[in-house]
Amino acid sequence: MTAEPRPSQPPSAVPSQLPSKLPSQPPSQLRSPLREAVARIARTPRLLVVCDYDGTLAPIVQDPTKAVPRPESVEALVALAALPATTAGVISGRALRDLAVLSGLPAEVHLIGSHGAEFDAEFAQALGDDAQDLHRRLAADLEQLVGRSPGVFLESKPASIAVHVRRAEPAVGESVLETVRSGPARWEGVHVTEGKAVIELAVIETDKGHALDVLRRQADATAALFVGDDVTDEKAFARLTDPDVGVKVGEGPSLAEYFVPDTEETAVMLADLLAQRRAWLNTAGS
Ligand SMILES: O=P(O)(O)OC[C@H]1O[C@H](O[C@H]2O[C@H](CO)[C@@H](O)[C@H](O)[C@H]2O)[C@H](O)[C@@H](O)[C@@H]1O
Repeated sequence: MTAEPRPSQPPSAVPSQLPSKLPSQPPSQLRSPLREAVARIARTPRLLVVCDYDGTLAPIVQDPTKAVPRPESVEALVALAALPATTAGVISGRALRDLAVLSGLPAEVHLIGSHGAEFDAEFAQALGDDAQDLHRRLAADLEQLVGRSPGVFLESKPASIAVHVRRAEPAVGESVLETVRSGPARWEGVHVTEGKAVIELAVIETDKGHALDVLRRQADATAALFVGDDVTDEKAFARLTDPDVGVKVGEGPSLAEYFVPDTEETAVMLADLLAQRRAWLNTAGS
């Protein structure tokens, strides 16, 4: 189901003279050992940097349509994408169009929506009749089931429908989640993802790890840094191997080796990576 897009900006060749040491840097605000991991990956010949959106670039908020990214993170990602031998991307659970509008990120940063399945605008049409029919039935059933529960709302995406309960009373939210789990979540062909105050029913299987691998191949990356906060990000963390770096935002069990507490610290880490990468490339080119 996943299309393999053409890279909008193939990484340039890395300078042949690689410096063995970084030039002097402004003191990093990051804590060790993440600081060392960032310093190490900044010196990989062809770097891939990929972030999740909600909870990673944008703080979690009550209204999904108001989730805007931290400007410092946007600035760092855009600047990283402009460096030679460096590719940047965002892999999100959101519909690709929403991700593009909300993030405001330029085309130099690769955007992939629908939990790693949606690479381009043709995605919805390519789903096939059965999947589109299932999507319509899910939409109708979920509207009936939860449409009138106070504080509960649906978010329709090309291949799925998310049932949000963040704005509902806890008892109402839990009852709605249970109704969905024991109802349409069990239909044949339906793939279920539970996230932060949300349950999502999809008509295809999605995998952020697959999307990460596509980007990795396109960039011919020698190392990837992936940052994410939620359960679907674990599929991307699962694909990382040495010398990659996985960073989980927030607490909770994770396959990621490193942790940052929140989106603020994510921005600090991206800025740090940018500074180190820039300095290393400058030295390598001089
Ligand atoms: O993969 P992500 O980029 O992290 O997207 C995951 C889901 O994020 C959004 O929902 C979550 O964030 C909302 C805004 O902060 C919050 O109100 C909601 O409770 C969270 O579940 C988005 O609406 C979903 O479509 C994404 O799948």
